[in-house]
Amino acid sequence: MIKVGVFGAQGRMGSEVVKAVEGAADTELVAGVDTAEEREAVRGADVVVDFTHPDAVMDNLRWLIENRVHAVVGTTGFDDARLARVRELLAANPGANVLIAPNFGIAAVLMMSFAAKAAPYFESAEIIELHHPNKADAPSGTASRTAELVAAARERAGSAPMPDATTAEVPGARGAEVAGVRVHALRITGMIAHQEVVFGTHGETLRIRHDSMNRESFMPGVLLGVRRVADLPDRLTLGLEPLLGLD
Ligand SMILES: NC(=O)C1=CN([C@@H]2O[C@H](COP(=O)(O)OP(=O)(O)OC[C@H]3O[C@@H](n4cnc5c(N)ncnc54)[C@H](O)[C@@H]3O)[C@@H](O)[C@H]2O)C=CC1
Ligand SMILES: O=C(O)C1=N[C@H](C(=O)O)C[C@H](O)C1
Repeated sequence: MIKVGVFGAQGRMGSEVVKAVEGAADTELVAGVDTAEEREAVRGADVVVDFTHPDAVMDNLRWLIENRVHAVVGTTGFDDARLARVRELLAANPGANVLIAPNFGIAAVLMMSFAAKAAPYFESAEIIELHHPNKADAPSGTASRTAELVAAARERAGSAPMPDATTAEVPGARGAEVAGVRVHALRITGMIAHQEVVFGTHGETLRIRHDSMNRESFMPGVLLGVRRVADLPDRLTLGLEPLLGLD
């Protein structure tokens, strides 16, 4: 049995993780912790899953690493500076591995992988992400990661800069730029998590779209992370790709 704790247990994702952990044959819930509850409640857990808030996750991670508890992190908001800090904490404290994935949906991971594969073949690439209006961060972690993957694939291929004649712009009309790729964030009641990567070249376009229809859709990926995190070859693993044989 893998003993699992959940940070953010009352939230949209955390409550789903609690159900998934309780429902799986090889995992056992030690405790679910939300704000104002003591992290100590998860002591004894082999792995803690964190779906909290970008403002809370770094402190949670520090606690987990210092207490040698493996961490599976879905919370977004990781930039280079935060990742460097996680590496520093890992170097100073033996014992725990960390898996951080901006998206635990298997189809979402495939969508990012297909987008990276397509990127060198098109002049233009932009990303539209659509989420529920309660989301705290924009653009989404998934969109940022997709932009980075697309940019890296274009750079490896020696792609020319994307054509764009815009000289007059209402601020924001062309979206945000992440690693040189335009990202447009929509917040729409009734939606969960969706993304379209739009590619174009002369006379042809390609749109790669992913839709999460509910939060249960993330659970196979989360459980895969819970089962594998202790044995991953690197102390810090970014994205679910290596666990799916995709990198
Ligand atoms: N990687 C992935 O596949 C996915 C990632 N996410 C990300 O997960 C995060 C949470 O999303 P939701 O569940 O929709 O948010 P939510 O707001 O529904 O849930 C967050 C929960 O964390 C709690 N919380 C905040 N600080 C805490 C702390 N220090 N300790 C314990 N609990 C704390 C809140 O009270 C709340 O109950 C966001 O960053 C979101 O982008 C969401 C869906 C999928
Ligand atoms: O907040 C959400 O809901 C989601 N967050 C993650 C992100 O920012 O990419 C994953 C998914 O898009 C749902």
